[in-house]
Amino acid sequence: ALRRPPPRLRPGPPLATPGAIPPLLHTVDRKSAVSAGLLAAQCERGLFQEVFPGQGAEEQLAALLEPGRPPVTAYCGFDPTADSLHVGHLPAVAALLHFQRAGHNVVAVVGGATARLGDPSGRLRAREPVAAGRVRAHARALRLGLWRLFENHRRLLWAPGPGGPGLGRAEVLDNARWLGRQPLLGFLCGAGGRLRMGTLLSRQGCRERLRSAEGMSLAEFVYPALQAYDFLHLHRRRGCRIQLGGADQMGNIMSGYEMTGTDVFGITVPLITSTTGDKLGKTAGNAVWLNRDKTSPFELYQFFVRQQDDIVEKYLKLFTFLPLEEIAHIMEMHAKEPEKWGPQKRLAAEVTKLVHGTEGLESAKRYQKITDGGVSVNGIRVTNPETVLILGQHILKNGVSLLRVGKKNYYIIKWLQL
Ligand SMILES: Nc1ncnc2c1ncn2[C@@H]1O[C@H](COP(=O)(O)OP(=O)(O)OP(=O)(O)O)[C@@H](O)[C@H]1O
Ligand SMILES: N[C@@H](Cc1ccc(O)cc1)C(=O)O
Repeated sequence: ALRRPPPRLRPGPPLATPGAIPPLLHTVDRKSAVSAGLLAAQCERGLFQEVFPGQGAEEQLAALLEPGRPPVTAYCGFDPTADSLHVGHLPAVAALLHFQRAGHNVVAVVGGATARLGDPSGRLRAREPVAAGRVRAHARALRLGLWRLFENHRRLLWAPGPGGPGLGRAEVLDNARWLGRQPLLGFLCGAGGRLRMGTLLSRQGCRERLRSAEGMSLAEFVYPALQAYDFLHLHRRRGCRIQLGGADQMGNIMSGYEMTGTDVFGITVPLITSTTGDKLGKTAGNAVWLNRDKTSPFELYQFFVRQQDDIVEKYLKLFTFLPLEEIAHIMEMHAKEPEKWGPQKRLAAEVTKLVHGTEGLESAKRYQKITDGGVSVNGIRVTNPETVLILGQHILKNGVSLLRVGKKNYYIIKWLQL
């Protein structure tokens, strides 16, 4: 039978405007996106920016990911340089989840070993060294955070389509498990020998850092070699053939290709930037965290509800799993009723559900209701969620309050201790 030719992917142009996501790499009509598989479908969502290696590999990769082919394994790494994931990590996580939804297996690697060195990619200065114990604690928090995302997605956002693939397997691993046990000499004489100095030195990030007054430590210089080793390890142990990462990770992914061999691929996702054009994350100090102790579900919901009209459609495609037809419909409704903020509310609800589950979404919406003035206690309207309830005003002397939420919901609260 004749096969439709796989789509050609082109590297996306650099971000032109602050807060923008690059346009689609490859515009395909919806029907061909379905038949051409995961790669084209995710390009249409604006989720995949570049593939590596270039020429020819695009076709191989598209063929590998065609519906009906055996599952492949894809991985992405996250360094525990803080005790929480942040919104900037979501495109990479969403990319993993789309692989899983297409029936492929995915591995999220927490860089318990690599975080000790610090990735120099895209950085003008070295990271502050972090003590081993702290990195371990951060790694634990990141593993939990990643699990929560996989679980919320599986429980709340996934439904198998008729005749479609089942959800692929998801694993969260810490690279301290294998890099921590790797003897130095063994590494240098073995996998390390597969990387060429010229290639490592020619990478833009490396050249910039070597020219800077501060220079670059050996630890930072060998960072790409350790990340490359992760790819090799997962290739050998899990048959992993694809590494995903933000656009700033392409250099490290190329080193992984060099170390691992020719039948592996890299795919990058676009970088999310703030309105001032900085990469959203720890380095720029503008992270919106996914751990509720650092950014509450309400604040996360508000971050997405505040997004401007020119960004919201791109974010719906990047951060949610809504079908593209549904997103188009939401945007059409928005053009008719912009005062309802429909796309913004839907985006905020979908992301809050993925990150904090149904309970987190409900708490974010309740809190909101309060700031809207939709709540009163003993007839006193409460608009500040931090309001302290005062005996004699909000609480009657007999220890009872009458709570009204919205127009019709009344509750009698009996306080057990006053
Ligand atoms: N703002 C962002 N947009 C898209 N991808 C991102 C963003 N921030 C991080 N990533 C990606 O998430 C993965 C893990 O990143 P990591 O936790 O190591 O943060 P990072 O890249 O060191 O950034 P920072 O320390 O500045 O927050 C990488 O693939 C990285 O490219
Ligand atoms: N270097 C990546 C994190 C990472 C760590 C280990 C890996 O195998 C892959 C990716 C970053 O800093 O964003």
